[in-house]
Amino acid sequence: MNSLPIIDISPLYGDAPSAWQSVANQIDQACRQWGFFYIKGHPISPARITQVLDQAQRFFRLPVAEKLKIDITQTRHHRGYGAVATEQLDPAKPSDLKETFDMGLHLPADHPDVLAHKPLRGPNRHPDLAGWEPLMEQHYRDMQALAQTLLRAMTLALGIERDFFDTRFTEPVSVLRLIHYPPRHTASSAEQQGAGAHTDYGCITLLYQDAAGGLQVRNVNGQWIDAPPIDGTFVVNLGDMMARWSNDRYLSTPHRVISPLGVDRYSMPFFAEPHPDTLIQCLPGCQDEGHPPKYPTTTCAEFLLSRFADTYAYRREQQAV
Ligand SMILES: O=C(O)CCC(=O)C(=O)O
Ligand SMILES: [Fe+2]
Repeated sequence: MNSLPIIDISPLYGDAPSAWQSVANQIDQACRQWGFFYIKGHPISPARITQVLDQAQRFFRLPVAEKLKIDITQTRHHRGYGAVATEQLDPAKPSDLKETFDMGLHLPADHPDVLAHKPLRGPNRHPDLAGWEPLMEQHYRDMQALAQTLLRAMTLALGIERDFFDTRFTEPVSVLRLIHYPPRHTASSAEQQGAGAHTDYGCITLLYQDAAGGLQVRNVNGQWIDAPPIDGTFVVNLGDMMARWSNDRYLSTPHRVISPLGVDRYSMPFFAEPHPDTLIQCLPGCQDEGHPPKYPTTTCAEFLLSRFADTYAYRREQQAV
């Protein structure tokens, strides 16, 4: 139980059903044992990753005042720049030593959900950098498609229709996040949390991490093990909504990021979350007499908002108004 599985998902892009089944089995096994795995053989090109990473570095190097022009704390729909210490993932530790950029599905001002002031709905807020907006919007769509391919493979083992997730991921509230972790400078501050220990909130997360390292995953014995960067892969993990959907058959596993020593770290998680009104309730195949549903039914939006309120002080303040 000391290293995460690496799964080649390229057969999901061919049409041999038996190869599809074999990938689905590997994913199922990893979701039950770990809730974490690496994927290789995915269609996101190295050139794309380099372009997005270059833009991320350009953005985070801007003066703070410039970045704060798209301050996430001034929105109600979770878009834009989060300065260092805006988020506190582990309530037992200081706020996270990281800065972030978040974007979602761009909805124009005349979209019915925006007119109705639905939470998490609205336009993206991009920085004014040449080439940024079309690149990030395209990358968001491609990451969404990759997430849905993995979810489709997961339906085989979960005993649900092949299009179960596709029908629920119309106009999703998925988030593409860029993260910069500033370095710590002494080994003695080894417990400095770039991202405090947490489980992810949503369905499935696909994470690109650069070469700096620092991501750790808690195994079933409670030990923190390294999830080192591996070229050409994404780290995939399940979030709490998937644990609830599957009645904990699939694990939502705690993880954290130790701040890099002397170097900057950049990462880009894509959090795949369904349409905000989606009911998150125990799947029929994940319950029986001995295993009744453990969690009450909730909706995607309700659940996400409660988790945001746990980790963002500004969100609690907004709700108090
Ligand atoms: O940056 C990383 O490697 C992980 C970030 C993470 O776990 C998160 O943002 O939920
Ligand atoms: Fe996470």
